[in-house]
Amino acid sequence: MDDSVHRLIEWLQKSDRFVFSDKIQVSNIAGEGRGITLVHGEVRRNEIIISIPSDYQINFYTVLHHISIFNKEIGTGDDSDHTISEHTIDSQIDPRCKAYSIFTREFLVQLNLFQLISLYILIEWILLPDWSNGQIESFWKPFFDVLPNADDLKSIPTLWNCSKVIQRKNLIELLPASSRNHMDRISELVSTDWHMISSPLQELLSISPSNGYDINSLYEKYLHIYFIINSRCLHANIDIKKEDPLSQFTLVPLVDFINHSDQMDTYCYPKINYMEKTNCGIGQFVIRGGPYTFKSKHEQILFSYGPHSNDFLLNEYGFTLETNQWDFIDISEVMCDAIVQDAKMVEYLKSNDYWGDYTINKEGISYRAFVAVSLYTTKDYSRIDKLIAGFISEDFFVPKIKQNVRNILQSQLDVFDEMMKKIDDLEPLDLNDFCIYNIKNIYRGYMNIVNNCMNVTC
Ligand SMILES: C[S@@+](CC[C@H](N)C(=O)[O-])C[C@H]1O[C@@H](n2cnc3c(N)ncnc32)[C@H](O)[C@@H]1O
Repeated sequence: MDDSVHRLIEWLQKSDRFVFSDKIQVSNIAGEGRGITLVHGEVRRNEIIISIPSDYQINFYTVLHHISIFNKEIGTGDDSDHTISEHTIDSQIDPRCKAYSIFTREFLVQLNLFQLISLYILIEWILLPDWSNGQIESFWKPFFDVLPNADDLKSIPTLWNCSKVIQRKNLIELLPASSRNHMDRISELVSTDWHMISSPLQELLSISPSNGYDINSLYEKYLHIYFIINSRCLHANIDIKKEDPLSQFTLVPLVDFINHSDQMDTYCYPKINYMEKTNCGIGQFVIRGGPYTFKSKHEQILFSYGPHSNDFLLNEYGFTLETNQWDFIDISEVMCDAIVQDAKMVEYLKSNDYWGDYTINKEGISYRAFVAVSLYTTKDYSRIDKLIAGFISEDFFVPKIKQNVRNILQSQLDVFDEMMKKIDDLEPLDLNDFCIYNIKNIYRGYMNIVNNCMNVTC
């Protein structure tokens, strides 16, 4: 384990509630960054391997708590009477006294988690060392020191899209439509969140000028921090923001070194002991072994980030898997384009809630797509009524729609072939480039699905 990881563990060890099993360690994993591996023994079901106290997680409560140390008006995230005596602040020299005084509780509480945390991390990680000439360290420095650098996040399409310095916009047109749509959705969130925090940041820069940063360079740091949060946050109930699904997360040091597997309910699992709060926060964050027993030395300790396709993983986390059981192809556009000529059919599908969201995965075409292709092929509205109502089975339609399904599959295959050729023809792209590898991986996954379905429908 490198020095920064040792410092992180020493920092966490200041709490007697911190647990890091001696059976595991943080290791470098080729192509995956850092990960957790088994050193000796076995990790069995329900065994606790990591447990991180409330106060060492970054979330709505801990951020409000830490800001309230410098600005008493803010108060903490909940009603409990938190002590802040563990911190001694010299208001004469700590630039955060001035910086945090510009915030009101009302302003901070109406931010979502991404806005609040990215603003807070920008101040604590980026501006504080600059303002104080490296003399004052954030409580979170050991955590900041192990966060990914720009190179670790280079394969995230929204960064290609939103950054003014990353020169990879040419890759966007190589992305499949689903990935591009996903990228557009995140880009929108990134821009809304920046809009919310850029004015206070500008105000901060005007009252406490920075030697190293202006608003444009802070924007690039913000993008970096946004995707650190996005790729490392873990689900948690944040009651103070319970109306806001985008705020139900916590950042948890060490746990965020665990890499992803597409196997669900197999490896480790997280659980928050909401009753075990310490000074502030949501409760102890615990990782336990799942049904699978880890027993091979150097074996990687994994868990599942969720049933995510490669399109999703690329956009949210900046990586893809060689094979991913959750991959699917969105064929909505090609199908809707074909059906849209027939107004009666569109109306029928819309009124029955079967318009759009048509997909294919390794099992074949989705039920929604099956209904739409069956109607498109047979125009037999009364039988489709019965199919939707569950009065007849799919068997009647299967032989009838076979050719149309094959046509859709073939047209998709042609598109993917063409995109793969386009990628290979693009010069001077380095074809070993991690971003290119990931994009090709998505198309490879798509092609496997199509070929699989072709065999099934033959
Ligand atoms: C929660 S962090 C896990 C720790 C991370 N590897 C690190 O070095 O800090 C999530 C990031 O790890 C990487 N990652 C996780 N699972 C992976 C996998 N199965 N293959 C490749 N990269 C993976 C991706 O870069 C992702 O954004």
